[in-house]
Amino acid sequence: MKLLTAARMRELDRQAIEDLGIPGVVLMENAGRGAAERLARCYAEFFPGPVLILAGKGNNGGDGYVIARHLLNWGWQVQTLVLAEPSAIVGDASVNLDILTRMGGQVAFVPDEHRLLTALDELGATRLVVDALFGTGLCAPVRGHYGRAIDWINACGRPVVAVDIPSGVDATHGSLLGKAVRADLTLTFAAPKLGQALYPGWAQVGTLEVLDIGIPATLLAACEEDFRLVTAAEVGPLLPARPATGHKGTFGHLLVVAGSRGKTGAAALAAEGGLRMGAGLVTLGCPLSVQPAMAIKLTEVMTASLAEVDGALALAAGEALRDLWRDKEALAVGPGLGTSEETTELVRKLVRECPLPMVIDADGLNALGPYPSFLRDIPDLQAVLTPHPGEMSRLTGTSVADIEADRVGAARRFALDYRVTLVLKGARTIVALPDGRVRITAGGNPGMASGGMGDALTGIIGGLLAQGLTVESAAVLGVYLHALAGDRLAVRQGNSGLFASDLLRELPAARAALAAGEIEDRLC
Ligand SMILES: NC(=O)C1=CN([C@@H]2O[C@H](COP(=O)(O)OP(=O)(O)OC[C@H]3O[C@@H](n4cnc5c(N)ncnc54)[C@H](O)[C@@H]3O)[C@@H](O)[C@H]2O)[C@H](O)CC1
Ligand SMILES: [K+]
Repeated sequence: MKLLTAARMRELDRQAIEDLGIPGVVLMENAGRGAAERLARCYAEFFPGPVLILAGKGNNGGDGYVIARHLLNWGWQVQTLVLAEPSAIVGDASVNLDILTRMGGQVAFVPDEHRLLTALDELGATRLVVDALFGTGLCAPVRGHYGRAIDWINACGRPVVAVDIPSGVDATHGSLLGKAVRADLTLTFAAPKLGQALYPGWAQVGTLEVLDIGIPATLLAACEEDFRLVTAAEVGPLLPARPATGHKGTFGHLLVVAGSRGKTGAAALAAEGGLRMGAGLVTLGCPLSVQPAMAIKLTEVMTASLAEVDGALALAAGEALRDLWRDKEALAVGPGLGTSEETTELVRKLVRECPLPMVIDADGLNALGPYPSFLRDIPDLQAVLTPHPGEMSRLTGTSVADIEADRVGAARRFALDYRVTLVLKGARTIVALPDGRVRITAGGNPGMASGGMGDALTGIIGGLLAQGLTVESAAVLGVYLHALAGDRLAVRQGNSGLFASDLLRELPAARAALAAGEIEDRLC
């Protein structure tokens, strides 16, 4: 599902109005009428209200006046508070404010804190609150009486419906500008906004519904699909086929290079993740001294012992790795490898020379070092990098705080710069593609913020690569299934104390549910 930035939404509005000649006031009428109909249906049990509409001075407020008019016309009791001077209301918003006033709508202007609080104190019982303060035009942290209005909305104890976007949420970055409304229902126009799919914005949205306001589908289809929310309908078809005649060889052989003394669990999870994701075979290449333990721990996974120095892979393991990758379809490298000098050099050599599609994670990423410009010089490199914010910070020399402040931007810049697919793990996981496109998965839960979950994801992506998926499909589908399995687990066990091995046990059922078309997407 396409996600629009504020700028992209404004451009769409402009094209509809200026290029196609659809008057802005018609778009506003469609928006307000659609929102009023949806709201009246969702909250029918509150009829006839009263409903309180808080309107800002822009076109988001304009939608609020249209909503008020239609509710009034259907017999609802509506009170509208305008948080600006009458003279500040212009354009399409002014047209609709004027109609509402002429219709006898109850409108009060509360352009400062005193008049706002007085009006709120004098309110009778309100059944439902509509937030029409700010939409995509919010451009600075909310302060003053607007901030007080948001405090009141969040404390009123009544259902809150946000028009287009909860006021205070940045429509593009999902950041909270000062204060932000926590909505029960957000009625957004034309398409979901990028900021509604990103944390913390998505936590303010409540249930998200998209309303058609008459912007031609051709315009929407033509606008760059830089950002998309991954849906079951989109990733289901990416699942690799499971022909009845299939045999182990049909489903690919994944080579996992992982583990070191004291760090065997990560290697085991990555290796098992490949098999749980449906790879036909998985071989784990690990240091000589940990291979016996891994062989005992792992039943279905084959193990190969490699040269080591002090319990971590040595440069001398390079030759054996060359032999190992010959009859494999994909490589997963990094979990639990350690960061010794020889291991680091070996990983860089492996990434340069191995022709297989690969997923690089954990210490494999640390081995690439900051600003891994050598990646650009590797012909036909097909690589997925899966850093968490700390590893991303080491790769880019950017602080974790700066990365977290603009996760999409950080991931997208890296993918474009180094021409790789980048999976920036966290809430929410961002998949950035080498051409700048971004895919966001709505799933996942705090129970997945635990040791081993990242190693499992590495195995899942590696398992999909081994089954012949492209790097882009393996990353997008792998992240989606990883989150889906984690969410299914959390439904049964709560979102704390979940084990990565439990998530892997849930994976085949999650995959089967996706394949059977049983997954309902949540937008936020
Ligand atoms: N044709 C259209 O554009 C349609 C728009 N729709 C609705 O309109 C809003 C976008 O409207 P816009 O006037 O651009 O901005 P907002 O109403 O979101 O409000 C911003 C308003 O307030 C000022 N402002 C910005 N930040 C602050 C701040 N921190 N404190 C105080 N004031 C601030 C800014 O100058 C603007 O004047 C869109 O979301 C839709 O809801 C229609 O729905 C469809 C047609
Ligand atoms: K709003």
